[in-house]
Amino acid sequence: MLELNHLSKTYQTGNQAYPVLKDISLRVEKGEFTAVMGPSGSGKTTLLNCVSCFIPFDEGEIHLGDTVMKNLTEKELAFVRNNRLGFVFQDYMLFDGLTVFENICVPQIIRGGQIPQMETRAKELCRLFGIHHIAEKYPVDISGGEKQRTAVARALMNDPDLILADEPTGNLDSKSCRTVIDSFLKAKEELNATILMVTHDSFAASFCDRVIVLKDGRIFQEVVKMGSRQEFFDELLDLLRELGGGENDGE
Ligand SMILES: Nc1ncnc2c1ncn2[C@@H]1O[C@H](COP(=O)(O)OP(=O)(O)OP(=O)(O)O)[C@@H](O)[C@H]1O
Repeated sequence: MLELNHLSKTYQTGNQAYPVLKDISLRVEKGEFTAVMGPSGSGKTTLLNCVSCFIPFDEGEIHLGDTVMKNLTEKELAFVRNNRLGFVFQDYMLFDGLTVFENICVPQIIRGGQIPQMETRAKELCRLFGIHHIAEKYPVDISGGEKQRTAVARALMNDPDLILADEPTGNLDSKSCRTVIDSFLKAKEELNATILMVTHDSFAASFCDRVIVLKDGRIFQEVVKMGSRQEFFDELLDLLRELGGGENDGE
């Protein structure tokens, strides 16, 4: 589904070069829920931004299915971003002037979808994520967890190949965090969604199938969930303490 081969990225500030991603190779399979963790500044967001082509990378290759994510025209890139990728951000990025239902429809409106099919899909997603009762509300009138579940529904509207989530639980309390993680799990289980999530939150990451830990721009370790969620959580906490990144170790 997603394959990165020897990806490198260096930021240039004046005469200074800051290598941020160094020879990153990884695969994410269809239907996998994968987290990227690591200390602040280890390159997590840069990695996500390279995958979505929000920023250029210097060396290596990114494949999304059979599409090589380099040298795409603006039109091709816009198509990939709206139809083959779904985005979930820490600060939701909902349109304040649109209702929950209308926000969810936006990707299909951009795509030029048929209204009846659009409404059917949006209603299904509202039901799946338990937000049907707030469908006519505006973002200002709903909670953070509800906003983020709306964002997850919107990200799935065009049935993308991959969802990229950057700190999706970063602004949420533990109860709302759990409802958002449950939404990702439902997306995976019921829609076979593939999710790549950057997070500082070991609790959120412990629901994933696999965690890729970055350190100083390199893959430090990949941890696959083998036992229970609690065991995986403990394993992640130990690993992140060893790394020393001030990670969230509260449940
Ligand atoms: N546009 C930029 N120009 C120069 N340096 C940058 C730029 N964007 C990020 N950096 C630097 O690159 C490094 C990696 O940043 P990035 O945001 O990818 O890390 P991160 O692991 O997501 O961090 P955090 O957990 O704090 O969000 C940091 O040292 C950051 O200061």
